[in-house]
Amino acid sequence: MVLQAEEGRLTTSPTRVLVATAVPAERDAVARAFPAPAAETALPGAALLRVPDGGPDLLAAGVGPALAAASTAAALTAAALAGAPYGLVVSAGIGGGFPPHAPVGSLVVADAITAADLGAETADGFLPVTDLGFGTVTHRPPPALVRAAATATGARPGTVLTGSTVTGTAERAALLRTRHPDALAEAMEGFGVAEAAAAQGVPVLELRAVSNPVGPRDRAAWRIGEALAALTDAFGKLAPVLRSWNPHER
Ligand SMILES: O=C(O)c1cccc(C(=O)CC[C@H]2O[C@@H](n3cnc4c(=O)[nH]cnc43)[C@H](O)[C@@H]2O)c1
Repeated sequence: MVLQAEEGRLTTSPTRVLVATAVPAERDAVARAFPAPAAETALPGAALLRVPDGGPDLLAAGVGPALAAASTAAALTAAALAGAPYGLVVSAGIGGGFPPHAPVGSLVVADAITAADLGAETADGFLPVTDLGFGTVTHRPPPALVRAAATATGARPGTVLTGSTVTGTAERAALLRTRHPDALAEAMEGFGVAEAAAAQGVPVLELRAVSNPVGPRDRAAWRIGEALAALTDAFGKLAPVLRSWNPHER
């Protein structure tokens, strides 16, 4: 919710929210949480579904951090140039959950969005880019919004890792948890979406519905339908939180 002056009066308007999923199936799962049908709008470099009545704009931003960042940046820039900037970006979709902390079908909301593989491998182990003197490896969503999202949806708050490679072995899963003891989930876009949002000073949230355990590759164990249903349910509960969220409450 944003306070604005209109003809000498102070009025409030809902924060404009952009939800960035990886693929159309995730975007459509979010859209199903809203009663009114969303309408498609083409932008340079991105296509949006607009949920009417102050609902969010939905973007299928692509798989992986690079394409997700590029598409999110295009949508943010288009909105800013049109004079209607977004006040919040939500990275959302399915993800891997670290067992036993985030079981299949459960939800995770990121209190930290961390790039798991952005750095350098050395003889003494992995060094994040920050240790090399560059950039950032973690974005932190507004804590009050994380708490409100967790309360409304039942999502567990914790670190969500972003990687360009899906973990496929127990060894890699254990290594990631050793490096990131608060990690609950892994996905491929959150950090890219967060980098695009941070570049324009827009806060970010990440919500994942767990479709598979992080660990040995086992495609038969994926529960994509269950995770997409959990995503729809979560956005039904999250919508009023987003509508009433005050960006100054950090
Ligand atoms: O082929 C495989 O074994 C495999 C296992 C898990 C996920 C994939 C994907 O290609 C999914 C990519 C897509 O879904 C998100 N996602 C879902 N589960 C995970 C995961 O365990 N680790 C990372 N990403 C995951 C991801 O954000 C992508 O959008 C293939």
